[in-house]
Amino acid sequence: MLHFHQKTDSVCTIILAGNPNVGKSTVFNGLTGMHQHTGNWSGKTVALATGRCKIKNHTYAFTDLPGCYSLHACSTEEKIAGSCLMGNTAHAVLVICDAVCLERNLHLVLQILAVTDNVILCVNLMDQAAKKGIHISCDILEKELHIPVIGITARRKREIRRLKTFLNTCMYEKNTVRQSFSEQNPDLSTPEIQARLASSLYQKAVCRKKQHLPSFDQALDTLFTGKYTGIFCMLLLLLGIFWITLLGANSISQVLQDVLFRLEPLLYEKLSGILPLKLCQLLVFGCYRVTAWVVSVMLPPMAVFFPLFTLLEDFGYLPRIAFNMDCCFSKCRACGKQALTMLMGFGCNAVGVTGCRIIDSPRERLIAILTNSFVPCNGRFPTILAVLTIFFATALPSDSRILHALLLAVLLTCVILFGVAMTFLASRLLSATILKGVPSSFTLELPPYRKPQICSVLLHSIINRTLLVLTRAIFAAFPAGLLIWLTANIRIDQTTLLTLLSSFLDPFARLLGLDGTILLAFILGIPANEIVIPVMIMAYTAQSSLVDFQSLSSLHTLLTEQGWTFSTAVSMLIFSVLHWPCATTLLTIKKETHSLKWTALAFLLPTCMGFLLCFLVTCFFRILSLS
Ligand SMILES: Nc1nc2c(ncn2[C@@H]2O[C@H](COP(=O)(O)OP(=O)(O)OP(=O)(O)O)[C@@H](O)[C@H]2O)c(=O)[nH]1
Ligand SMILES: [Mg+2]
Repeated sequence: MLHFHQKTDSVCTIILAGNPNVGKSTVFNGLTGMHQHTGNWSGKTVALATGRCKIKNHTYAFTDLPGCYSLHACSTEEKIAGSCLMGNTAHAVLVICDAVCLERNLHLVLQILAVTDNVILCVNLMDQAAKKGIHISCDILEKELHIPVIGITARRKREIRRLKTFLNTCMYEKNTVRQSFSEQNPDLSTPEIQARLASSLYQKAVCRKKQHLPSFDQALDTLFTGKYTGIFCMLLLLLGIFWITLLGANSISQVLQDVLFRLEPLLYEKLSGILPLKLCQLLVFGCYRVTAWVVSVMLPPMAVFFPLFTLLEDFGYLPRIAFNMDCCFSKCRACGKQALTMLMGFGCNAVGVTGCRIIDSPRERLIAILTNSFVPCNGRFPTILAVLTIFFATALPSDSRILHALLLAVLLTCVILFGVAMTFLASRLLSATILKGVPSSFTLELPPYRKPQICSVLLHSIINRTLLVLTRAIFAAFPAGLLIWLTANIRIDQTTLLTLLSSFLDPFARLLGLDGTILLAFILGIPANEIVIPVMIMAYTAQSSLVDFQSLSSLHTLLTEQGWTFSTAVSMLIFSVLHWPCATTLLTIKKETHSLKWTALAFLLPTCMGFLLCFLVTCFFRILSLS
């Protein structure tokens, strides 16, 4: 016999467990107000996350676990979940189930019941079940399992409030003394018994009103995962996203530039009255100008791109990309799930590296970790976008804004595809040399398509992704701006430190088609890739006479004034994709691999490939200009 009324501690601890992609993190975010990554594919949560909330004067601490199918599974993130549940010291385990495929989810519920009785069952996605004509009786489940059961739709705020009240009732108010289900079923830990019980429970508690007919989902899957149509749709979607991003970003960028750069002279006028001239110049022409640039040029593309990408993620499209690319990865002797880690890398390479835990084979996981930075992350993405926009925008006729944006989108898609091609090449190289082996088999669940939550996606991507990256960029730009300003003003033998440093790097950089300042900006960008362009601007403006730098076109003037040519822009793009990962990513690689050797390789691999390719491209352009 047991009941939930056993706590003496001041904080009530509850673990959230369940199969992958059943809405655990959505429930966790709803309960705690946190922003754990959610999206429609399995394996997003790879580490434990904790958060607190108060319900009627009681403090609760919730732990969000990675999804797992079984307590004895072998993948890294499932092991984390399994060991947390087996050595469970929490007051209760809230098991989240998917109402659409309850029978499969019940296996895990029964396994958890075999190790602990303090279980609360939350049947989520009731809205999806209702749409499919599935009715679930929580009363029958409660009666049969001897545990509290609630059915919810976690996306709705009022349902989360209902869950909170329900939890509080279970934990503090309802002093129900229950019979233990595991005592009644002593053989509960045997898989056969679990399967039998799950099936009989399902028969009793679930009623399917209508037969599931071949649906719109299947039609979409034929299109999105078809042999030829799959790749075509993938490219079209990528192109479409970039096109909308560029079109949308242009207008927002223009407005922001107008406002922010109009403020610059006003700010200078105000500050010059109170501050020494040099300090005033540092703050206005250094820090403010870079910040204004970061905000007006970097913010708009991110603010459009991330919501679009998140909409696709919420819709359930990402695992279909992994499915389509599986064949290419297996040809490179890598794992198809690497495509998902690359997509995570689009957001942040450090997240992508941690996400590699979804790959079971250690060899393939290492390949995915070492090549993750070949996909441009949040931080590098705007730099590439800026170089393309600045450089190619003036090179291309711009009569029609729509056509112009489309051309840029094609170019951007090519840059991303170049990163993907380099990933294949590096994966193949690694698996033919130091990481030899055959590709392992794996199962990847293709989730049902779900209608994305447009408002919450917009809010989530703007607050969590865009503003986070922007804040990081501004915070990194400020000390870098300071450093650059100092190096531009400290003189050794009449030459500024900046000129000395960039001229030291210059001969080598020229071999790569770059210049000393660009290479210096990339080196200073190790803490955060976002600051490469701002640092470069600061370094150039410190050397240049151009004072009224305001917009992308004046940046284009600045760059050409500094000797940039088409070849420089191409080398810059290659080097933006292929260079050392940022400090955060390197630290994460060290944490994940526990090895300095692999971390060093993760640094050297893209860098050497970048050097080599830039050198080859520069040679090509030089030969072309000679002939
Ligand atoms: N329609 C609907 N969608 C939901 C509901 N709950 C969650 N979702 C969606 O289901 C998807 C998966 O949710 P997550 O919270 O990321 O699932 P998870 O269990 O944490 O997934 P993993 O961490 O990968 O195991 C997301 O796209 C959610 O928006 C719901 O009640 N109704
Ligand atoms: Mg999760």
